[in-house]
Amino acid sequence: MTNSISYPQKNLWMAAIKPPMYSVAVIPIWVGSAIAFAETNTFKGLCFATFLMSAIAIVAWINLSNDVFDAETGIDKNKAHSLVNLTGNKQLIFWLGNLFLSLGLLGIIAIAWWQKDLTVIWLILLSCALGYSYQGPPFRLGYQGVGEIICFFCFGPLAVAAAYYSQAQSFSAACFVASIVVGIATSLILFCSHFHQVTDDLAAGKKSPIVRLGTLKAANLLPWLCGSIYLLTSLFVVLGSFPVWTLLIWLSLPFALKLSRHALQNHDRPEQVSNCKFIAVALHFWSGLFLALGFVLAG
Ligand SMILES: C/C(=C\COP(=O)(O)OP(=O)(O)O)CCC[C@H](C)CCC[C@H](C)CCCC(C)C
Ligand SMILES: O=C(O)C1=CC(=O)c2ccccc2C1=O
Repeated sequence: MTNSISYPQKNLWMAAIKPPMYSVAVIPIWVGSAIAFAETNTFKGLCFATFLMSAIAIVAWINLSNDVFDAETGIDKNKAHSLVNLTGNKQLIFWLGNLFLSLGLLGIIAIAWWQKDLTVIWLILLSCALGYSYQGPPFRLGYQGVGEIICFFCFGPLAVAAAYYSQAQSFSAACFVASIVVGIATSLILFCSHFHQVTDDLAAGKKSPIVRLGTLKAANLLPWLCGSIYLLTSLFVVLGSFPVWTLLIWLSLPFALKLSRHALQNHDRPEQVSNCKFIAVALHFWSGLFLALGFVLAG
């Protein structure tokens, strides 16, 4: 079965569900838990598995509700792979999203219950509230171009600290620095996801960073943003805050180079540049995986 512009229906559903994007839920939990393991020599498997499932459910909520709120502003009217456009049922997607949010929060409540401590709940509630403010009425802060900053705090310092806390029931300076690296890598995905949407975003009044900067300046900024991941990690190795093994993060450099080149060559060609968000997902995944592995190997 195909839609009117002949994309197979199965491909549209996969693009709407976007399985690779769920690595944004996995990496902060993996990094926070790995640093806790390295620093405390303990690993709580049940907390880790519960947090992982909860994070995936919360990211499902943010994506389902994004399609609902974007349907309300009309910004997704040309987006065949919006779940609202695919199902034609906004209410269904809204309530399905709320179901995922409830399941996600239930897992977080269970962790707080086992710890007899509400800290993890507050951190994740703050993350969810900021996530809502990115896209939901009356805030819709993403339309003002501050989505990448919100994304940085939610998936970086807040999520990584919460994951660390769920294991160690304390905070850590090294974990805070690592969360900055994770936050930058996650915001890069959001930044890249806006390259091909300039026309629709402009029409709907959404001033994404790419709309504000223009595609060329934005593409020129990418190597610096990617480079900051490696420079920060190397700097903290030199300062002695990170173990030497975290230099493994350099193994993800080919994805940073591919991303920077691809965006520079195609920044003003929406069809070609649209996949740069998935190169950014690969960069985020491999950089986060190797960063955390560095802590585990040194632990
Ligand atoms: C849905 C998101 C981006 C889509 O943006 P946009 O509308 O521009 O694009 P499309 O409609 O074309 O797809 C992601 C937004 C992320 C948000 C800024 C922050 C969310 C925070 C999470 C709720 C926190 C999760 C924490 C978890 C890992 C423990
Ligand atoms: O659909 C998207 O473009 C994104 C979905 C998503 O969950 C996410 C999370 C964190 C950073 C970026 C993104 C997206 O770009």
